[in-house]
Amino acid sequence: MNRRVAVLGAGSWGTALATVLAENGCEVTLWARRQAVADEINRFRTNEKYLPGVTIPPRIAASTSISDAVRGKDLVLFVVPSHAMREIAAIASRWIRADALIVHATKGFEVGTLKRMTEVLKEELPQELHPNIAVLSGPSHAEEVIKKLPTTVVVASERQKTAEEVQAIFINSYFRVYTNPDVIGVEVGGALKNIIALAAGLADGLGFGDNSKAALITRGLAEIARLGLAMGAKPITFVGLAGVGDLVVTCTSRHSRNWRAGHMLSQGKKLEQVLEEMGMVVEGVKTTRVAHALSRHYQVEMPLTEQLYAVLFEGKDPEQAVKDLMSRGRTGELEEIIQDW
Ligand SMILES: NC(=O)C1=CN([C@@H]2O[C@H](COP(=O)(O)OP(=O)(O)OC[C@H]3O[C@@H](n4cnc5c(N)ncnc54)[C@H](OP(=O)(O)O)[C@@H]3O)[C@@H](O)[C@H]2O)C=CC1
Ligand SMILES: O=C(CO)COP(=O)(O)O
Repeated sequence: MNRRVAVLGAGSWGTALATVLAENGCEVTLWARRQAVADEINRFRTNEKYLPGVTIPPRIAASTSISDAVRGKDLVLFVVPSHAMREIAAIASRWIRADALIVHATKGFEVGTLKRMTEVLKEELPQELHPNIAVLSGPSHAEEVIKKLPTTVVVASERQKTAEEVQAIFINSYFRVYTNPDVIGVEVGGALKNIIALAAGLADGLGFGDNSKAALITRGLAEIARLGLAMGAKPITFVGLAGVGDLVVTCTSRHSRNWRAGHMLSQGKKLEQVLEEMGMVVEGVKTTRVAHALSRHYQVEMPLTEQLYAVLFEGKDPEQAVKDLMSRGRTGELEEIIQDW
């Protein structure tokens, strides 16, 4: 399949997805913000900061020019951090072909507006491109995809044809892509699991056990679904790849930057120091702020998010946060669904 593709964002996920596309026969232009990263990819076929030890295929050419990257391409994939999405989409929008497929693989919301990434894309891209917009999400650490370890992801779009075209371009023997019509659910699941992964890293670092981890994952899913439903998601999406799938992998994998950041916090490090030492995107920090605001906006209870917010931004002791969670008023497990017995 000789498609021409632009990948905007040469971090770990952008580089891994560019590699999947190149191996599927696409000609890929990978946009990097810094010249040094583009030069390293073009000259040495490596991206040591973000994917150490990996050889980047020859079908990928790196560029620092967004216009060169996107002009005339069949598909434009946005893999920049959530805080950069609006700016990069606004620039790219001037050169994107009117019939191009638009995909994003970013897991976060916009701070301030509280918008999902497809909402941001719709605001920055011309109307005729809106039916072509899709989101790719699911349990998929770049470090494993690049090793061709079997991975499953989901593509959601408001238009079935868009989701199926994107599926056909990305799918291969180790990267299995499912489609889903629920854009809101897929974006909410992908973004909010990072909050729970941060909490899981903290809990593991503080020596809480496997029961606690299971509690975090399960009750985390309950509050993700609760907010998702209030925002218009379909409940079934949260038992899928972008819901429980991504939640499990991010809360249990040492590859997760969100889990690692939580673990570093448990060792007494300050948030600023943790983010500096990570040197990579930790979306869960900003997402905790956004989810905290969304829970108030939609009047949805999110106890784990509430406690993590207090730990991250108000200096609350994590041990006290756990005590407060465990001594909350009694409630039913499925309180929104089962009202009368
Ligand atoms: N890594 C993974 O396994 C997965 C990541 N994701 C999601 O993909 C998105 C990107 O993450 P990932 O690739 O992992 O991040 P990394 O930390 O690996 O890389 C970040 C990339 O974003 C660039 N960047 C940082 N700030 C800006 C900015 N203001 N404008 C433009 N570019 C910027 C960095 O450029 P520079 O080097 O110049 O700083 C770098 O290329 C996130 O939303 C993440 O949640 C989703 C699934 C899997
Ligand atoms: O989303 C991911 C895996 O599906 C990556 O998670 P981290 O950003 O925590 O590394």
